Amino acid sequence: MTRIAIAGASGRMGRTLIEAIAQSDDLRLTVALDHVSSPAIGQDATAFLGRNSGVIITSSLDALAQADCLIDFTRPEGTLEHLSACQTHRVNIVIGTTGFDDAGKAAINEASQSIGVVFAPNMSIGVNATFKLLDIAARILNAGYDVEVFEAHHKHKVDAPSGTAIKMGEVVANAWGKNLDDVAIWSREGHTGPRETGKIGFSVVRGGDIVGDHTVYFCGAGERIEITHRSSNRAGYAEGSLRAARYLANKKTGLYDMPTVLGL
Ligand SMILES: NC(=O)C1=CN([C@@H]2O[C@H](COP(=O)(O)OP(=O)(O)OC[C@H]3O[C@@H](n4cnc5c(N)ncnc54)[C@H](OP(=O)(O)O)[C@@H]3O)[C@@H](O)[C@H]2O)C=CC1
Ligand SMILES: O=C(O)C1=N[C@H](C(=O)O)C[C@H](O)C1
Repeated sequence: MTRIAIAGASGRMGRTLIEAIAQSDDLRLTVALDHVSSPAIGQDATAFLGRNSGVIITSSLDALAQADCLIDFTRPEGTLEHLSACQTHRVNIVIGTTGFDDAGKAAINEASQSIGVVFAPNMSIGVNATFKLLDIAARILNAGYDVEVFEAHHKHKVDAPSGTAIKMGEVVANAWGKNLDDVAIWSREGHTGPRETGKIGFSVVRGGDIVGDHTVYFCGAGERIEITHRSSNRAGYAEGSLRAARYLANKKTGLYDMPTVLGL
């Protein structure tokens, strides 16, 4: 039985993960974390499911001594604190949080020399399959097509573009032998002039309870190819995260992405 800790236990993903763990045969929730000022501190982690587990939500990172793997969907600053505690307690980590800057990404890379890390902007199997489809499409449509990445999410999301949209841009840019930072148009406003060839544009919608939509457009002369993924709930993110935790069970160190976990 692999002992799992959840960070952000009262969040949208935290709760989805706790529910998924409760339905699994091989994973056991042993630690539920939230930040010190969270109103959830002191509550039972499965109270929202109408039953108690005996695991009380805490802000004490020393509780990680009771876990084999932490699954973290919080905010970059929280994840980096948790990462450090995971190194102290030799606990592997699955990071789903998005919005890291370069220093945050470097800290995750560094930590993977002492613990096992899965770090991915999207844990869903469907989205990771979509990355593969995009790679194929971008290699075929490598001239004469303008690429635009569109994403839509719920009104509570704090980072933009989504980590998944950025990854989609990276997949296309890399297939074209480019770095995304050199070709990205992150936003447009005012007199932008005509669109430059070879750029990858991004656009973002925030509203209501949209779980997560992503479309990559390959716009050519007289035709347009659209590759779309839509999430209608968060269960796919949780399922992929649990697969990542299982993947890390026999790993001591290393940085892994979801295509590696899924064997794609
Ligand atoms: N990789 C993937 O497949 C997916 C990634 N995500 C990413 O996961 C992250 C969380 O998303 P979601 O669950 O919707 O967000 P929520 O806001 O619903 O949940 C975040 C949780 O983390 C807590 N938290 C906030 N700040 C800190 C901190 N500094 N330290 C510790 N805990 C903190 C929140 O507490 P409080 O509410 O009290 O602030 C809350 O419990 C986002 O970055 C999102 O982009 C989301 C879905 C899928
Ligand atoms: O915040 C979310 O909800 C999501 N965030 C991830 C991202 O930024 O790509 C993954 C998914 O789209 C849901």
